Amino acid sequence: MESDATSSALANIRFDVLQPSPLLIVISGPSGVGKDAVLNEMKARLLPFHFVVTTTSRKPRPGEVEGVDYNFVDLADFESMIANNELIEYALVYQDYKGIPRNQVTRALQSGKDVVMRLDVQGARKIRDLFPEAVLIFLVPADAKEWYQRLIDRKTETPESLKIRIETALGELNQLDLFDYVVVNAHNRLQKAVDDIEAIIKVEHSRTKPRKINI
Ligand SMILES: Nc1nc2c(ncn2[C@@H]2O[C@H](COP(=O)(O)OP(=O)(O)O)[C@@H](O)[C@H]2O)c(=O)[nH]1
Ligand SMILES: Nc1ncnc2c1ncn2[C@@H]1O[C@H](COP(=O)(O)OP(=O)(O)O)[C@@H](O)[C@H]1O
Repeated sequence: MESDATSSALANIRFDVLQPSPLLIVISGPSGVGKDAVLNEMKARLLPFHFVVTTTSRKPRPGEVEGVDYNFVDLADFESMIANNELIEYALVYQDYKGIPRNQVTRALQSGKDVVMRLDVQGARKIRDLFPEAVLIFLVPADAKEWYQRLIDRKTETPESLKIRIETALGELNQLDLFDYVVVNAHNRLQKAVDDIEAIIKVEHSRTKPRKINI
């Protein structure tokens, strides 16, 4: 049984120093690298994150689900969302509008959940400007050949849209310094890529200077 002096000293020692706050996590990278596949695997693992469903004027691809992959709207509706300042960020991505609904992200962060969004590199740059404390992760394939094959095998691109995506990727790779982490999503190694992302998020919650997102 400790003495009174010891117990009063112990009463002043507070080890509850870890004050994690919800992270804003951006997963970015060139078209076809596996951002959607990574997010789907994270969802399949029932990780306690809010996955932002962004809004697009692009037409749904076969298999894409409204409210899951995107909120699909027509161009006029997207333009009124811009006019009504409903989007934290928006961009013309491969000739289609894409944007992040402000209220969805605000609500998610206020709920205390880590918020995950997948954006193209220009979107990641805007999030960096708006929220310097966001965690930006750049996904890469093992090599260009594997990446090109993945885009082809996905069967979602016309020759023109494929050309746009390849031209865009070069410029995106030159912006790597914008990101905090690079994760390799190698052929048939999706599980490892998601393990790496989980590890990054875990470590980010152990920082002595937590990343505070002011939204
Ligand atoms: N800037 C920005 N990019 C977005 C948003 N939503 C999705 N994206 C990105 O837009 C790009 C185009 O997406 P998509 O049309 O599905 O083509 P994919 O990348 O070839 O699958 C992808 O890099 C997405 O991560 C958004 O709200 N803002
Ligand atoms: N690690 C991987 N190994 C093999 N194929 C993959 C891997 N990750 C993703 N893919 C496939 O590559 C294609 C592009 O992935 P997708 O998630 O659509 O990329 P993005 O969302 O970055 O455009 C899809 O057909 C997907 O199933």
